[in-house]
Amino acid sequence: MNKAINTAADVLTLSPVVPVVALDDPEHAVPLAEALLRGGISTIEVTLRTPAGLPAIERIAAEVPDVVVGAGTVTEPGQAELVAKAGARYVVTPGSTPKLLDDVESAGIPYLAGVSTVSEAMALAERGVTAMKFFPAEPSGGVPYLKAIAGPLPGLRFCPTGGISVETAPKYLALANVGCVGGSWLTPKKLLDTGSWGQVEALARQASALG
Ligand SMILES: O=C[C@H](O)COP(=O)(O)O
Ligand SMILES: CC(=O)C(=O)O
Repeated sequence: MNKAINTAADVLTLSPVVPVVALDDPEHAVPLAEALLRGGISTIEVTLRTPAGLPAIERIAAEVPDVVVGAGTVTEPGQAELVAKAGARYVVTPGSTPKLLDDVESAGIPYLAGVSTVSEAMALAERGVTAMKFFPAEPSGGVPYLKAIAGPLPGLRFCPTGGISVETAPKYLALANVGCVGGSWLTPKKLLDTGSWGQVEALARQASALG
């Protein structure tokens, strides 16, 4: 535990693949985090899309300290402070409105803000943030888009997420301006619902080998 995660750029170094999960049951949080860790993945983005998200973050932070837990789908003022208190080490937002970013910054933990245009990326850079989420990656132009913006935005790095699979992840990870990718393919609902932690571990092992 206790990797220093001080900036968005640090978040991009945690794992080649960041598992993104919407949990239905907070009881799944600890066995899931442990399975990912056994498979070589030491971070997880638990989204606030379900009521189980916040208690799941709390449990992982308390019981699986070797996994750096982030909170995803932070979209409203107040949520960043709440997840930071629950033990989240970073925040992920699907988009980046100035009001939301001001609020997230006041929580004092790093964040990966979602961008899908050059202007949004430049607005984050103006705040001094040089690492960000590219969301939704595939519908927004995917690998060709990221390649095209590397020239004009050489200082920026991305965590593309949305529509990425184990087959397409290597194409993203090969880009100089990509630090990691996010995806839900490591944590299929069926495996979570059936407690198939060995299979989650195998998916994590396959994903961690991409790095
Ligand atoms: O909303 C998208 C999630 O962040 C992950 O996307 P995915 O299910 O396409 O991997
Ligand atoms: C897009 C994403 O990962 C989020 O909901 O924060």
